[in-house]
Amino acid sequence: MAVSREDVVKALGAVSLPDGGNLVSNDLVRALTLDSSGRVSFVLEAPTPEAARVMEPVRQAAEAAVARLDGVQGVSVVLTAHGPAGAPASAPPSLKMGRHPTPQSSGPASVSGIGRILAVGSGKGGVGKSTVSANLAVALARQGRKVGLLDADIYGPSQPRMMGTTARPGSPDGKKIEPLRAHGVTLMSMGSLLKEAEAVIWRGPMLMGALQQMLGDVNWGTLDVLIIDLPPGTGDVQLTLGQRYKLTGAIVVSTPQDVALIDARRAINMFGKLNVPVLGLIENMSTYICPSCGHEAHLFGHGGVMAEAEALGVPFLGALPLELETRLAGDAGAPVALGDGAAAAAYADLARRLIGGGMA
Ligand SMILES: Nc1ncnc2c1ncn2[C@@H]1O[C@H](COP(=O)(O)OP(=O)(O)OP(=O)(O)O)[C@@H](O)[C@H]1O
Repeated sequence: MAVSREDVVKALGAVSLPDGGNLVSNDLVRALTLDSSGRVSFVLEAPTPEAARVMEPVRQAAEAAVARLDGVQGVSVVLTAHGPAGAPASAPPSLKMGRHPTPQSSGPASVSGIGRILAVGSGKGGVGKSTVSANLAVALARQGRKVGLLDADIYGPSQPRMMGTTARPGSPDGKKIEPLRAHGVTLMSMGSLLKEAEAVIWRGPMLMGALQQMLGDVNWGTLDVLIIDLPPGTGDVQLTLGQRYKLTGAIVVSTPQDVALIDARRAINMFGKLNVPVLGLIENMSTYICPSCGHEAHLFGHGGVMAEAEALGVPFLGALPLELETRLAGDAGAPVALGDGAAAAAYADLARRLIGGGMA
């Protein structure tokens, strides 16, 4: 029989700590993953480096307790500690990810130093939400705004590739995470601190903790606007963000096909329920102009997003062409908005409208 997460947590709850309590009651277990072949891995996070030094017997007891469970084929337990002491100066802050959320006194909060937060969402995956986020960030930076870009798409982080920076963020003081810089934009990707396998089991409370860290523990500096590239759909990240943080607004990206529009409508409803103003809809992959003959084609239909925006009573922010240059620029890590072609002009126009409206 396959082992369940609950079985593992129960077994860890039976592992006592020298000072009383157990691994679960004292909240020391992080990043618990179970794979389909019965391999279990997790991190034990001691409160201090000193505590970690005397916890090796506890780590062994945890490993043995889980190994005894029916269906477990292997166990890997890593012991780590909060805080900077003993860590090398540029240690990556990965294991701090997974911190549990701290309670919030009341209502959605602003983030100190960050003037506005714009969430870029989509109902459906693959419609170009990350492409729009990266290009809009670059276009706003080109117009002199101080821009941050947070890749919160933990299931498919693409900003490091699109922005051309794969460096791992560091934490010289072990407290604040130093973001990356690319094309005039301050950049941080939640996914770059998570192993892919971990991301899929992250649920509400863990995501909430991770988001809190991304907004509170990253050294963003002073920003006019932070753009958040959301995962597709209407899941935990969107809910957490909308409930806990004051968002200036959300931009929803869709392609013109009906299937994408149905999902976009869902995303708009969700933002409405969260009281996040929907600043508008963007039609991506709108028209395709053949570079050889100039013929204009509408591969995914045309005009559907504008009609949908009208029907829903939200602004239509513009149509972006489907073009090879956009895809190649994204893959090459130099967003098309850095150039001076048609797409760059469309992004510049969008950036101008947002700045003009006080949204960015
Ligand atoms: N206007 C466009 N023209 C050509 N290619 C595009 C355009 N917009 C996006 N793409 C390409 O489509 C692919 C998917 O885009 P992107 O990753 O931005 O979508 P997404 O909605 O963020 O996807 P996911 O939900 O999977 O993260 C990428 O290869 C990107 O380069």
